[in-house]
Amino acid sequence: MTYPFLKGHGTENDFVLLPDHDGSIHGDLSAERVRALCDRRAGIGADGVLRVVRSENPDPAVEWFMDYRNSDGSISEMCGNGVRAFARHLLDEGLVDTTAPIHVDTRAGVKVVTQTEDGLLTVDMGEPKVFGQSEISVGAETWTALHVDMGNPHAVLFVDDLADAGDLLTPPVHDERVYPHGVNVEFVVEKGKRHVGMRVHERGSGETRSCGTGACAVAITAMLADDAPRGTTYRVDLPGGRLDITWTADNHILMTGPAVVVAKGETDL
Ligand SMILES: N[C@H](CCC[C@H](N)C(=O)O)C(=O)O
Repeated sequence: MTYPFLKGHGTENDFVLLPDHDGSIHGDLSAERVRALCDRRAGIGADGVLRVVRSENPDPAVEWFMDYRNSDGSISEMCGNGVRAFARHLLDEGLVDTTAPIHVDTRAGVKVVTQTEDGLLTVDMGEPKVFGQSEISVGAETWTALHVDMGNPHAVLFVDDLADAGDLLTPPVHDERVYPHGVNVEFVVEKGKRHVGMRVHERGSGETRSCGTGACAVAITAMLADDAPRGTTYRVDLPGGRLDITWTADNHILMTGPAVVVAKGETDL
């Protein structure tokens, strides 16, 4: 039996989208099916899966739930690039009012998405949580990283050169007392005033070309290091593109960037 899928990405963090509005197609999506869909040789290939399900949220403005899975089949609370790709799909398919903000329900709460005049999407990522520091190691190198939570966990550290992170073919070593459920690790370099570059090793997906929640965690860390005033916007360059992050006076993080759906089809994976 085949079922519909779409392929989309936000700054080359790519996803298989699975329309499953009433939950009758995939039900409790298995980790095995997610791995098969995300396999870049035997499957469609992606960093993760976004299942598109009607939300049970009592707020009538919140119509859709983004069921995000990492490519290894694990579940994560939140996916920033994924929310933009998800909203782009809803807009493309006429599943939401194209003139109003889009409320996407996630495991980390409702995220509100608005369209910019130049065709980008801005996501209100909510309020970040900033904790302490811990050590992250790659091979013989060890750095001190800041713990930032965007609904999912991040460890952010500065390097002189992004190549210092090595090949990132294996997960950086983290302190399991700090991150008992694993962690997304971001490596950051300064590129100019309010301008940084980053690489990321994602929990459950490995190194990806981009990470929206990671870019938010990176911008927050840089803003704190610079003692930047609230309302400041930082540019974050990722291997897959650019995201602009603003920390508002009322402690919300806004992330702005592109999102596209590049293909649709049927699969029996
Ligand atoms: N790529 C996603 C992050 C996925 C986070 C996931 N790897 C986790 O286990 O938290 C983003 O754009 O925010």
